[in-house]
Amino acid sequence: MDCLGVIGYGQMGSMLVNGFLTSGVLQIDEVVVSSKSKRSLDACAAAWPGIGIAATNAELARRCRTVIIAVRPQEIMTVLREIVPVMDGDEHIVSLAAGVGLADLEAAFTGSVTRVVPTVTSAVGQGTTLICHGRQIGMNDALRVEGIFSSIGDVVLVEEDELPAATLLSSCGPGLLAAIIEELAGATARASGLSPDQTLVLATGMVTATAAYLRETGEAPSDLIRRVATGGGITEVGVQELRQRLPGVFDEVFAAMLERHDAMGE
Ligand SMILES: NC(=O)c1ccc[n+]([C@@H]2O[C@H](COP(=O)([O-])OP(=O)(O)OC[C@H]3O[C@@H](n4cnc5c(N)ncnc54)[C@H](O)[C@@H]3O)[C@@H](O)[C@H]2O)c1
Ligand code: PRO
Repeated sequence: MDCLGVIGYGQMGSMLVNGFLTSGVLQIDEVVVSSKSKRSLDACAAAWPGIGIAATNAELARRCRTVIIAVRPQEIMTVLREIVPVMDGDEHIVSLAAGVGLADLEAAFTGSVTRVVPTVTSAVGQGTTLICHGRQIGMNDALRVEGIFSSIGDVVLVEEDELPAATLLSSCGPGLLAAIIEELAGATARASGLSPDQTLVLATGMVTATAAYLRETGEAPSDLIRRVATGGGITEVGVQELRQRLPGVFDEVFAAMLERHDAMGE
């Protein structure tokens, strides 16, 4: 059987296993997991009775044709040194490691390699997984991985030089937006008698509704702003302030994050 292995059962590894099995794109006997953390493996076995648990990464690599490596970027070369010697070379390695380039992955494994950048929001079937295939990829491997990730959200194929900034938006973005939601909720609580819990509900509902509105109507953000900001009214004051300050803030935020992104692969 063409099993799929997941090495590392942290935030991403567990989210992917849950998503693939819940969506039904993979059956329980098609998935094998290994992890350094015994506690997370026990949690996996308890959550998914019948799932394959490998005692070592090398054992997982022997059992699987598609291997997703979901460890931190600093750990991926160690994992590759463990698994590549036991592989035939016709397997497909899928790396989640942000900032670790195809050149380094293909230097370690000469077969099919793909970089995939998932997003935590796929836990609720929303958001975009970015996919960038390596030079040796065959059509079947490419389609299989794209199909598997399509089961947990949207998939967009990107070139490797597009990956860093696209990662910041689609994969780091939920963290950035959550920080903005916290600030909106906090400012509302400070300016009103509402509790932080109440304002968080209001802020989250407003952000969800705004994203749904833009998606469903196809309007540009500037069109929506025109609808909300009644001439001489309240919104235009806030939008003006934000338009003055935010471009600089976001350019600085992106510059700092891109610097860290590029350093991850070193
Ligand atoms: N968290 C995200 O939103 C996100 C999004 C896109 C990509 N990624 C990438 O996914 C990868 C995993 O991120 P995460 O947030 O799940 O990290 P995490 O720390 O939550 O999980 C890492 C897991 O790897 C295990 N591990 C560590 N060394 C190992 C080894 N040698 N062999 C087997 N297992 C080992 C750990 O025990 C842990 O379970 C990273 O490379 C990250 O860049 C994360
Ligand atoms: N989460 C990972 C990080 O913050 C990679 C993209 C999103 O490093």
